[in-house]
Amino acid sequence: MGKPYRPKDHYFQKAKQEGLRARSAFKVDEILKRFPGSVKKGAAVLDLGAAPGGFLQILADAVGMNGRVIGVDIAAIRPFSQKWVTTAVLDVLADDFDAKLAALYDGPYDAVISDMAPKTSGIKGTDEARSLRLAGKALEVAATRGRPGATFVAKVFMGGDFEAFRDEVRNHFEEVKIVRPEATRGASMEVYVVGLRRRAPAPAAT
Ligand SMILES: C[S@@+](CC[C@H](N)C(=O)[O-])C[C@H]1O[C@@H](n2cnc3c(N)ncnc32)[C@H](O)[C@@H]1O
Repeated sequence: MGKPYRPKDHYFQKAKQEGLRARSAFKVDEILKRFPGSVKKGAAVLDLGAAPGGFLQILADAVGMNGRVIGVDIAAIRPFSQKWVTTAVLDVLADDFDAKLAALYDGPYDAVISDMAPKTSGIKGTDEARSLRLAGKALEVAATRGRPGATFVAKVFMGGDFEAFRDEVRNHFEEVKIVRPEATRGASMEVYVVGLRRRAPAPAAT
């Protein structure tokens, strides 16, 4: 049986003590530590589903002042004091998302990271499908705006078409890993699909 869900658990308290905006900060911190070099100093990183900004705090430190971090969410994100962090209210599923993202920062990105999660309905199949739709959009952004060699990380609820999604990530990245960070709540079905070293796109046929 999984660990019981305790809203004010160890990671919640630890996040509070360390001045982190969300306990999820520990998840991205663990992922970056597991894959050294996945986000380097000076990198340009896109964080999708970034509110309230826990991931952004870790990513801002990881890239440093010569990097860029762009964080977007349908919810507003309290501004960051670090000048290399830009945030905006954007819906990744909106028709004008790509244009609005390009207006914020035209890339290319060294990493595209998504912690997006849908509002859950309680209906397993529906929630899995919604989660995969968000992760699929994140993959599309990584495949179009990621640099060759770039990193991809996306949260997905296990189940449904998860395996098809993982295979799709394999088409674009040399190595694919499935990670369930320590800070993930016991009962949660979420995992992170990590794509390492984006393959260079095939040259267009002439
Ligand atoms: C688990 S939270 C992210 C927490 C964040 N990584 C942090 O560390 O603070 C998931 C986020 O996904 C966002 N989200 C859901 N659907 C979205 C969409 N269509 N476009 C952008 N963000 C979305 C939600 O608003 C929510 O803030």
